[in-house]
Amino acid sequence: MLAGVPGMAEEIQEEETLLKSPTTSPLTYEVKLSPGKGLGVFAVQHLHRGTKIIIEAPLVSVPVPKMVPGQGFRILDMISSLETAYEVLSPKQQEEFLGLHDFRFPSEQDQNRLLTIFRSNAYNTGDSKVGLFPKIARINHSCSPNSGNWWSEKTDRRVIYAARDIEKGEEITVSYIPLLKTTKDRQARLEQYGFICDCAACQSSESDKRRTKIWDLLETLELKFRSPSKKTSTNDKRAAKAIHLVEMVEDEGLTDYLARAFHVAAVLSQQSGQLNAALEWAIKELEIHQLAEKASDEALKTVALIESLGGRRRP
Ligand SMILES: C[S@@+](CC[C@H](N)C(=O)[O-])C[C@H]1O[C@@H](n2cnc3c(N)ncnc32)[C@H](O)[C@@H]1O
Repeated sequence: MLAGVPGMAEEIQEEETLLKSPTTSPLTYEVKLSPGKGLGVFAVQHLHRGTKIIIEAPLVSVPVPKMVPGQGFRILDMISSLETAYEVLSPKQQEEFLGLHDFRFPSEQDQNRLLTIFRSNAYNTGDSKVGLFPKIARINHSCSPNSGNWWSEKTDRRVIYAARDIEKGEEITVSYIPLLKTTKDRQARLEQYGFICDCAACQSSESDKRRTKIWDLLETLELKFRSPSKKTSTNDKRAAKAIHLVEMVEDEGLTDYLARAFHVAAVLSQQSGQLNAALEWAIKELEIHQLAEKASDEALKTVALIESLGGRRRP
């Protein structure tokens, strides 16, 4: 599929080289104090949507421990693998590790420091591992983040990219948690980081209602993928609801969920026989995936959808 598109293999190769490069240039960000949040990461110039802000390999990466039924995994089970990973770091890298933010609950004053630092800063590194990225770890959370946060399986790098245009001087934010929850539920998830989020979404009951509606609609419409109705009118209604879903996600500024909403609109438009509309939605979905990585599995699946709809789109 890739070989057939002139120039595409080179573009993908170029991006892989960029993702593997140790720094991002030209300089896009600086680290400085963010009032009430400790350090934060700020744009030093206007960043266009899609700009790769930080590309980073993990300093350490350890396996996720076995799941405990009803509890997920227990962070305490990571102590020995963390200590082993820490010991093989150079003194400079150890210093980098220990310099990261360390949130601990009052009851944890004697807790192993590697563990509490890790819990305060870690991101996943694939499906079965979790890691520390010292540069990315300086990025603070928002429930309406301006940046996307992507693990590239192909290059073993985490990529932070502008999910919308970001003004010079604006703080770069990502989300630490799933965002289609009410403020109360989000705050509960953020407890492990020791702060109460006061972003605009956390101040708005309208936002809570909309996020709950978006979640319900997403779940309901995705369930329809496997069972298109025999009635045209039902399929048409579902396609109309999908467009409403996209509008709500856009109004809420939830860039993390745009690709998913566009995908729902593409599939349900296809099921209602609106192939041109389906193609347009699928192209929008591809554009979002490609902000993170041109030839990610998600992007390639969407290229296949576009082709099945009779479109031609470069992966
Ligand atoms: C991964 S670190 C982020 C960088 C951190 N501010 C620092 O100084 O290194 C996570 C910590 O940053 C702070 N933080 C992140 N987002 C915040 C927010 N929206 N409001 C207040 N504090 C926040 C909390 O202390 C949290 O435990």
